[in-house]
Amino acid sequence: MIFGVVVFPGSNCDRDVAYVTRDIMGQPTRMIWHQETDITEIDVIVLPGGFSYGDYLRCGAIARFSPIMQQVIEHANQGKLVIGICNGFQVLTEAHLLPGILVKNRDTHFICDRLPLKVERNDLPWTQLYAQDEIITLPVAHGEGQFFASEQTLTEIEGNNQVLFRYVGNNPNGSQNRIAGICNRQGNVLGMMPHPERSADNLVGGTYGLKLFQGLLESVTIRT
Ligand SMILES: NC(=O)CC[C@H](N)C(=O)O
Repeated sequence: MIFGVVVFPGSNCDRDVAYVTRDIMGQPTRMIWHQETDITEIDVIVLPGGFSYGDYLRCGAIARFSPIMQQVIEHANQGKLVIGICNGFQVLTEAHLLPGILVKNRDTHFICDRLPLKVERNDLPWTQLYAQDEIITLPVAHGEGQFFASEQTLTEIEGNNQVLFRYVGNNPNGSQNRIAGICNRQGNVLGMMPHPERSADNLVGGTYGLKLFQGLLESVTIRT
């Protein structure tokens, strides 16, 4: 399985992802500069965390116009796998590959923590190695991670079971319905604020996140 990690100016979790997919899992991994336009060999596209374009305007709002995003949209429309982590999630909502938006945290300050999450469904490649309703702990680090959607969109998201991860206990950023990660209707595009790539090595505090990447090895594409 070939992973492609998109690098925008200001990305800072790109090498963390490659450490997991290439060094820990032994899978071919290509770093993709955001101006590239040929990514046909890639199976899983990862939009990593960070501060693309310095978070100017809104997080992810400028990265959304990078040349690579046209390929990311085509890849997603073909039913292939795309994951956006933290800033990557913000880019995916700005690109309208996922519904809703991420706005400033309820308490306005940057949050850096390890938080419990509930796995809401495990019938997708992303979560198939977790148990249904499993409580896992992942690192979070963001300033604009409050998920917001219109009432109608929120009803659709919940009705289609698009929530994959929900904060349990304390709601760290004020996200509606405690949403921490959602997928598109087809399930092939995932966006999440917590960082699974920072939870893949016991040396840095746990391996809950590794299971998400390992689950992908068992299914390259899902049908739409
Ligand atoms: N870790 C990240 O990807 C941070 C995302 C974004 N820059 C924010 O602060 O919300």
